[in-house]
Amino acid sequence: MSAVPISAPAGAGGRFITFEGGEGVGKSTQLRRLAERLQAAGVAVTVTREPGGSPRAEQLRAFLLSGKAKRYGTSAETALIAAGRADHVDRLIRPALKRGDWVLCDRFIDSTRCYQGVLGQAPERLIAGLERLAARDVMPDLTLILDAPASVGLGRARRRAGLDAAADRFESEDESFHQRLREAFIEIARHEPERCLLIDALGDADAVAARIWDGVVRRWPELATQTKEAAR
Ligand SMILES: Nc1ncnc2c1ncn2[C@@H]1O[C@H](COP(=O)(O)OP(=O)(O)O)[C@@H](O)[C@H]1O
Ligand SMILES: Cc1cn([C@H]2C[C@H](O)[C@@H](COP(=O)(O)OP(=O)(O)O)O2)c(=O)[nH]c1=O
Repeated sequence: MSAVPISAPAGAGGRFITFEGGEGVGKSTQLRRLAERLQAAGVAVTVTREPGGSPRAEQLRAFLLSGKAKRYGTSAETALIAAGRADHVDRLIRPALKRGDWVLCDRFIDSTRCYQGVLGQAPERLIAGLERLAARDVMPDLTLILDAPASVGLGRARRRAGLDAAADRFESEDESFHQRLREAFIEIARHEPERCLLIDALGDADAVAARIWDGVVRRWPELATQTKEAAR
């Protein structure tokens, strides 16, 4: 399969698409599906994730996901996420976009806005300032916000982890946290309709992938022709 970047305005490089939403809603699954579909259309794709994505940022990921970063307070945790993001953007995302790749990233700035900002109550100025510092000119062209009731994402995440319904990481008293998280993501989609697309994440993975592909092709109609040409 050839990996020729599809037409983009001269000098514009690739496209940057981020996947956002609550835990277990299907982001990683859908990111893989979209990557396959874009590759079938002859697009060069780089897939990545946050926290992490570059070797240095992956080291910070382990610390962040262990929960140890939280002990330093939400502001410090946010600063650490931003440090990882700056490295990820400089070493992986921006160079890939410059090559003309389409970069698909599992979580990015909106996760920080929701988890550390809305839920962690880190000051808005801190969130916004660190976002500009870390991402700079690299803002998503499109953000797919996968949306489903908290119980659905938690159920999927539990099954993925092989845990039963009473297992601890996703215990039921956390459900209000996940509900507020869902609302925070919906709010971002409402405020930034040019960048964000709210995707109904209910139904099987094929149905969700079809909704995402519809949205992506609406944004970049040339992909439809490109797919047909690549299949010939
Ligand atoms: N549409 C879907 N319906 C049912 N299960 C799904 C669906 N999409 C993903 N899954 C499963 O749910 C679990 C969580 O999906 P994943 O893509 O890892 O979510 P996330 O990246 O949002 O945490 C995985 O076991 C995955 O196979
Ligand atoms: C990118 C990012 C992630 N996170 C959190 C969200 C998730 O709980 C965790 C990433 O874990 P991960 O396992 O990648 O996510 P998921 O459960 O959706 O598959 O990090 C933040 O708190 N802030 C951020 O800026």
